[in-house]
Amino acid sequence: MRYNDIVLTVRSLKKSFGPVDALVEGDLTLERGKITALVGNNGAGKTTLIKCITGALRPDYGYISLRGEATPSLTLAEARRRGIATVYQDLALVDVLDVASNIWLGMEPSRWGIVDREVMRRRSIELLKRFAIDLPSVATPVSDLSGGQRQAVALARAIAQGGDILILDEPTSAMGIVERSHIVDAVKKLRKDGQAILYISHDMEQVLETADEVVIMRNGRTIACIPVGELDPLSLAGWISGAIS
Ligand SMILES: Nc1ncnc2c1ncn2[C@@H]1O[C@H](COP(=O)(O)OP(=O)(O)OP(=O)(O)O)[C@@H](O)[C@H]1O
Repeated sequence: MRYNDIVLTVRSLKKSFGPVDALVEGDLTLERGKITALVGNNGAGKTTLIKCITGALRPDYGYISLRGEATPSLTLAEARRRGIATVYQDLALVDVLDVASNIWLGMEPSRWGIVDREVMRRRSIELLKRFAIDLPSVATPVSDLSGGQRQAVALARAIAQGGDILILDEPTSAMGIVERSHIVDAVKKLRKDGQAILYISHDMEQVLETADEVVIMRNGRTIACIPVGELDPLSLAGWISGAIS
């Protein structure tokens, strides 16, 4: 690992919700050009950890640094400004708007103060084409899309933000096999472009096929970070269940 490749360092993060210790000990390092999968049973603390990293939640304790600089009070806006793009499980799309408007939400290209819909349409088509993301038309309202297509729009929006850290909470959970393989290819392309990618997944086959390393969470703790070459389906299941520790 080269020091300059490290874009995010997280140490000893803790977060409780009243009596529930959702995150007891969160440690993580993300590097440029690397895909890190975050895995663990339901309730292991994965979403809480990424919400602390993206400024959606304020940790009770711990240290986060971005490109070597400590960031003690990260907010959503600050995280985004500093290059963290996130796709949450709820996707946060605006149903009544079309695909292009959702991709560029809050970043709409404008001319003389008016949204330039033609530029927005063209840039959307270019972006979807570059990442081989398959959608019916950028003029389709997202309310008319399938669950998997909506996930694809949310990913396109995260890419459009142009950061160098991409965080995805179960990005393909609603997708069929073909859509899923397109998204996997898009994520691999982003890795090639030098992005640091962290994604939560319950799809172990996909994790083993896509990730460079796997961070295992159990009971609110990140208990191991293992290069994918050292894992197989059985050992990965063992790490998650606690049969291996
Ligand atoms: N806002 C909240 N209020 C109270 N408890 C919460 C809250 N958010 C999460 N928790 C609890 O914290 C624990 C960790 O939840 P979290 O969503 O981080 O787990 P997860 O690993 O992402 O699970 P899943 O795979 O099911 O999405 C769970 O016990 C959950 O019920």
